[in-house]
This record gives sequence, C-alpha cells and structure tokens, in this order.
Amino acid sequence: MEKEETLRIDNYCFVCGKENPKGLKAKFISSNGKAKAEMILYKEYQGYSGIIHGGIIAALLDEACAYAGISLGYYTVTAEIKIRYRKTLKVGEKIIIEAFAEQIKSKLIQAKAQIKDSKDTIIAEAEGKLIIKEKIEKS
Ligand SMILES: CCCCCCCCCCCCCCCC(=O)SCCNC(=O)CCNC(=O)[C@H](O)C(C)(C)COP(=O)(O)OP(=O)(O)OC[C@H]1O[C@@H](n2cnc3c(N)ncnc32)[C@H](O)[C@@H]1OP(=O)(O)O
Repeated sequence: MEKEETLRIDNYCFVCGKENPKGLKAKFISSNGKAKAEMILYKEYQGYSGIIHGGIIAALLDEACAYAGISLGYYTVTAEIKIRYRKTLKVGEKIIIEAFAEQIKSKLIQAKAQIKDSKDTIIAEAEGKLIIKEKIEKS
C-alpha cells in the first residue's frame, strides 16, 4: 500500500504564507477551534471593477475554516465547502474573518466561517467539512 503524504507547512500558503510574494498574507490568530483575521483587500483581487473576486473570498473562508480546525490539534484538508455570498465586497474595505470548528466524527471536523465588514454586516459565510489527515505533534 502507498504511504500517505504528510502535510507540510513552508510559509508559501497562498492565503497566509509570509514568504509568498503573490499571496494575500492574511494573519490569522487561532485557538480552541476558533480563528480570526482582519485585513483589507485591494484592486489586485477584484473581478468586476471595484468588487473583490468571489474566488478570493472563498479562499479566505476556506483558510479560516482550516485555521479553526488546525487549532483543534489536527492537520486537515477541505473535503467540501459551501459559500453564501450575501453582499459585494468593495475594494479597500476593512474586513473581519472569523471561523469556528468542531470535531463531529473521528475524521470529520465541521467548520463555519464568516466575513463581516467594519459595520458588522455579513459579506459572505461558509460551511466546510474538513477531513483530519494527521495529529499535530507538539515540538
Ligand atoms: C502548528 C500550527 C500551525 C498553524 C499554521 C497553519 C498554516 C496553515 C496552512 C493552511 C493551509 C490550509 C489550506 C486550506 C485547505 C485546503 O486547501 S486543503 C486542499 C484542498 N482539499 C483537498 O485537496 C482534498 C482532496 N480530497 C481528498 O484528499 C479526499 O477526497 C478526502 C477529502 C481526504 C476524502 O477522502 P476519502 O478517501 O473519500 O475519505 P476517507 O479517508 O476514506 O474517509 C475519511 C472519513 O471522512 C469521511 N468523509 C470524506 N469526505 C466527506 C465529506 N465530503 N463529507 C462527510 N464526510 C466525509 C468519510 O466518510 C470517512 O468517514 P468514516 O468512515 O471514517 O467515519
């Protein structure tokens, strides 16, 4: 049987990687199944003029779910994610991204994430299913 590949972190994640010059460089803080980040997205990430691309919003929601899951002590991969886009996100607007995750089966973590603007309006929300690949060994 083929050995499963180990998940590695090398700071080049498109969403959070500090070393990735083309990434979004989101800074998440996370613990106990919760994750949070604040940021502003600029014109480089738009689709229609002045409006942030939905794929970028999806990537941020997915990442928030992953951070919330990782904070439970496991490296996971996203098996499914459902996104609801409620309002357009304008270029240059400050956003708050938050997620919550809980383990509901031996290999399954369910996560929910939201992006809000500075007036607390929900811009987009997501529900994700994350599959546990390995336990994070404390060094
Ligand atoms: C130390 C701190 C560091 C902090 C610093 C962090 C740095 C942070 C870098 C972050 C980075 C993030 C990155 C973003 C997250 C990605 O982008 S991950 C990449 C995108 N996702 C993928 O590539 C996943 C690709 N898909 C797969 O690998 C496989 O299809 C899956 C999802 C593992 C499922 O494989 P499978 O063989 O179907 O599942 P299998 O292993 O047989 O089943 C496992 C269990 O899960 C269940 N399951 C599988 N799929 C589903 C589903 N869709 N719904 C419900 N249950 C399911 C199965 O039923 C099974 O359950 P049990 O029977 O055990 O009860």
